Amino acid sequence: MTANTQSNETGSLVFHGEINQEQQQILNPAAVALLTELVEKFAPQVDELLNQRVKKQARMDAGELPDFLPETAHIRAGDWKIQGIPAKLQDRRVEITGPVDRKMVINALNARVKVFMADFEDSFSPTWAGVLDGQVNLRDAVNGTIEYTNPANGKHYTLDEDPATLICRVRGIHLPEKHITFNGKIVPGCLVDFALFFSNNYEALLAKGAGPYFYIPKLQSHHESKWWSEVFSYAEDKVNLARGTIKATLLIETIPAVFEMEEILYSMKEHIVALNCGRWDYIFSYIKTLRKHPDRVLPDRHSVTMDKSFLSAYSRLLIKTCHKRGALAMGGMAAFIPAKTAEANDKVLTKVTADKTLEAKNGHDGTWVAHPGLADTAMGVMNEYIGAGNANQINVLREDDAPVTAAELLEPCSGERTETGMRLNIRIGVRYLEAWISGNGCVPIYGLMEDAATAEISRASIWQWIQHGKTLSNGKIVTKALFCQLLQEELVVIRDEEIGIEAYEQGRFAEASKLFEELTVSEHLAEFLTLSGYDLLD
Ligand SMILES: CC(=O)SCCNC(=O)CCNC(=O)[C@H](O)C(C)(C)COP(=O)(O)OP(=O)(O)OC[C@H]1O[C@@H](n2cnc3c(N)ncnc32)[C@H](O)[C@@H]1OP(=O)(O)O
Ligand SMILES: O=CC(=O)O
Ligand SMILES: [Mg+2]
Repeated sequence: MTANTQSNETGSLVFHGEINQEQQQILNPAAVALLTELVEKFAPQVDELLNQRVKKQARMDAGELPDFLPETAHIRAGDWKIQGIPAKLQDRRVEITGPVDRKMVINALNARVKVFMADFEDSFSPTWAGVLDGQVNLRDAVNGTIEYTNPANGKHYTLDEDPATLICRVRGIHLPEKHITFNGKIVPGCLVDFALFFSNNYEALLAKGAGPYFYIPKLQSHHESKWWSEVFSYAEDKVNLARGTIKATLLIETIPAVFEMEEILYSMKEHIVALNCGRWDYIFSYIKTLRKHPDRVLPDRHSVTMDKSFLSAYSRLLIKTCHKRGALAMGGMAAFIPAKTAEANDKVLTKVTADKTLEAKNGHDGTWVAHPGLADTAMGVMNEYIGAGNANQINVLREDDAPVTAAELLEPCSGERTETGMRLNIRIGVRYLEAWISGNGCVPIYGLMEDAATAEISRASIWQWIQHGKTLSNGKIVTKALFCQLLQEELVVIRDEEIGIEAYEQGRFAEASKLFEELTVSEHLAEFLTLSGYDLLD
């Protein structure tokens, strides 16, 4: 089938991509009706919310620094709590994340973790087929019928007893879904992911004692969280569910949002259960928000670690804010993945242990792993700090901490800017973009998982170094010309030393490197590489 139209009284959704029979089941009348209504009622406000982001950024570009909002001081001073946390979400000490491929979904639900965050955002390349197949996979997982046989080796996959609790991460509000239009206008991808997952799964999830649970990424203000809460309420009302049946965890992964955590919790009191430190997008947002501030240019990516002052302040403030309001405070992702040799893997596990220990000591209630091979290590650390008989660390109130100030949250980060680091950023950026435009949103590169958030840091760093004419540790000044020279040299390294000529020529490296160059030498910092790359998908 190539097109399918669903009408409601004032307008209609038009589907522009191929839809096979199985995908059509996901686009059943109830799901499409909900999506149509959500788009009609809520999509126009997305433009306004995105516009507010642009206006705020213009103020930062003119020299202002982000700060707590004076007009919402009464919310921060008030005595209130979120509605509550259902039993299934009380203990989230280790969560695995991953894209919604069929094999990954089964492996993640079977991993020795509490929660699987099924991802339509950072680790996902939103091809039309991928968006719909991801929903098919999640529906089959929720129904317990999901199976997969690997055509390469015949290995068969089914769900184990007692799989992890499922949380669906939808796309951010900035990402469109170009294969669906409403009255001729492309619809927000986040509403597609939300409506399809909710409509197809809420009954089966509730029947199992779980519920429709969501992760919401890349928010920048409490106006955006309020919008989401209204979307949730609308969906609940539509199918006669009690207010607060939908539960959400919001990623605090932008600099603007860290100054509005209390307001975000308040605006979503009935639906929210937790905030999460999405550290990689947060670092990207530090670069993006403070792009014009020459005193806040970040050093090499690998030296921006969670023990740096601005990141430590972010983690501690998130924990304090959440626990005071009765919400969980989730930690984030150490990007390491298991190594192939025992000796190298020991080093990986040592680094993961150190990272998770810092989070657990701070008072986080849970943490993320990118790979099942890290689950036991993370679990060991979290068990030690959460303690026997406790589900979480919500009792850690950090009441004796000195208040975390705006200055601490924005503190410049010292460290070297090296040519090696710049070359590494180039190779990571190009290789990631090539994978993403080829339909793969998460790839292992140099022992780390690279996804849209980590790759954003790589490309935005070089952009910022060029803009501010930074000097590398070897004395070279970072210019567009230097970048273009290094890009050509690193393409040869990728081709001859890393990928091999055949794979390089079969891949889409020419398009990826062109896009990477455009993004990096542009006078304006592109909002998201996934937006810039979307034209190259499908
Ligand atoms: C900044 C952020 O937003 S972080 C959150 C978003 N990022 C992520 O979710 C990262 C998810 N991780 C991944 O996608 C993968 O781990 C990768 C791409 C980094 C590496 O994957 P692979 O190259 O397949 O790793 P590897 O070969 O070691 O995998 C071994 C097995 O573990 C499975 N596996 C690896 N990662 C995961 C995962 N996250 N979830 C479930 N299963 C996984 C593989 O499917 C494979 O299964 P098999 O033995 O049955 O074939
Ligand atoms: O989404 C998580 C992040 O670190 O970014
Ligand atoms: Mg993120």
